[in-house]
Amino acid sequence: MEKLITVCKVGATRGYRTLFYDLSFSVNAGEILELRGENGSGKSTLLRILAGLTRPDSGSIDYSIGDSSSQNPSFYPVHFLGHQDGIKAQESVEAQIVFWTKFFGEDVSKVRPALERVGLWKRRDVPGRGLSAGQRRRLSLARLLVSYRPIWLLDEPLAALDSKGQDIVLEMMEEHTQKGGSVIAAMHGEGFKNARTINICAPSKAEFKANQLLDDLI
Ligand SMILES: Nc1ncnc2c1ncn2[C@@H]1O[C@H](COP(=O)(O)OP(=O)(O)OP(=O)(O)O)[C@@H](O)[C@H]1O
Repeated sequence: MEKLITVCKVGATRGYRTLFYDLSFSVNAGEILELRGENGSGKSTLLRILAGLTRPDSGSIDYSIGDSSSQNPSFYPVHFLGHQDGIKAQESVEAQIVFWTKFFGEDVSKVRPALERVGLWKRRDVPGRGLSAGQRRRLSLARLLVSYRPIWLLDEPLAALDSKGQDIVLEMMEEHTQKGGSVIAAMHGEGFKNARTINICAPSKAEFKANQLLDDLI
């Protein structure tokens, strides 16, 4: 099976805390991977590292497709949806998705189907400040639909959504994985069908020291 991402011995420290260390896994085409762990364990940090927004303190990440270091957004292999949705207060729903569509180098004909899919076409003239938390989430989700990226990095994608909104995400994820894409999602609560799970947790002191000694020897 085709590997889309290979994560090798990745570690992250924030302040004096090691969030995770020596984390290795790979994600195949068509696969959903859930990142689980308690609040503050480092799930969002790992997603941001995978998105190329911050560097790991150790280890490496290899994408087998696209070019994550490219300045050209059309070569970038991932979509990242974080907690902060990047929605502009003054701009209309439609203008914001038109912006992203052009930014990704896609045709604006993709805007209407994407907004219809997330249930926001009828609210296309509403400015960002007039959206509820769930509607803001739906607007962020529309970004996934206007440009194909094989890897979706989603931080709690079901948060703030009503049951209809959650169904839309589940359908989008199913279609995406059927096309050979993959999803890595930070999750609390009920998970996705057929997903693989990785628990993010800090190493014990003994584990950390043993790993460091091994690294020094190699
Ligand atoms: N820029 C930063 N500077 C210092 N500490 C940070 C920074 N970003 C995150 N942290 C700390 O890193 C830890 C992990 O944060 P992160 O947001 O990755 O956790 P999480 O597992 O996603 O949590 P949650 O389940 O609450 O969303 C937290 O203790 C947080 O305070």
